[in-house]
Amino acid sequence: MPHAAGGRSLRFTKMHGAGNDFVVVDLRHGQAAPDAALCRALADRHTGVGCDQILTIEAPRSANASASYRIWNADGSQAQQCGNGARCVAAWVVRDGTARGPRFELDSPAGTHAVDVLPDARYRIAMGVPDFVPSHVPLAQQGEQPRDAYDIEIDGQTLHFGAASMGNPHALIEVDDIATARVGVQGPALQRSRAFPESVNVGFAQVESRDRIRLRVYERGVGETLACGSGACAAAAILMRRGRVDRDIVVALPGGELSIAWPDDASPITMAGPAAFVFEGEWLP
Ligand SMILES: N[C@@H](CCC[C@H](N)C(=O)O)C(=O)O
Repeated sequence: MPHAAGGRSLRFTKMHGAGNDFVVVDLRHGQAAPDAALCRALADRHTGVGCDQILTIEAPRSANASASYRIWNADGSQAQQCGNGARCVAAWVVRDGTARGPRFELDSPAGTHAVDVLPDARYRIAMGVPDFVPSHVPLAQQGEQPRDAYDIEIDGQTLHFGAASMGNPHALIEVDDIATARVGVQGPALQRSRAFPESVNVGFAQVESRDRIRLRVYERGVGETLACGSGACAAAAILMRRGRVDRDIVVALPGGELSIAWPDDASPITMAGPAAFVFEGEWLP
């Protein structure tokens, strides 16, 4: 099918994972990837389909993968990682019949992920090993030695945050009460800060117990979303390294719950959660 930006229609699947919603486009038959303007148009919640991210399904890049995918945020910027998107791509290729069995692999911009198909339309994704090296996040001017927490001055106030890369950049602020966290103020302020030269996804976490946290995420390229899978992994990893929570926890986000397990620092962290089909559509430019 020709590229929609060239004036032709584009078939898509609307999906969501714990409320983080996606327009999924199959590019395996020669179509070009959507450009930034088309991503913004598709993502618009008034004049488009409406979504947080656009996901493209593409031919596998590595020998054992069933497919690869790329990710665009609602503002048209490209992202390297999307945990909820990975589960939706997994569900999409299972339904399509291209998944190689109940355990298969997907190639993402951040690397290859092992997928396990679980009961009840749930999927477990091996999300890679969290990386705390400041220059890898990237987090500017902090040396090469990872720390549990960093300080930053924002509007005369000192904020304490943790930082990790899940292939994409994450910061985490611990709060006493998630309901009153200043997500819409401190999120964009950290994103604008020179400390994060590639901007950042900003998580706000309330530790409820050793095996459960509440999390809200102000995402790069979108704003606050109902769930962020890579953000859930980053938050869990930062809190696990601080010894604040156990190595297997539930992350409760506004749109649903994800199970995050990280057996030890050298292993990949895994994320399990739902993936749902909403409708099939055709974009008419
Ligand atoms: N919602 C996603 C993350 C999407 C990309 C992110 N906004 C970025 O720019 O890095 C998830 O579930 O991980």
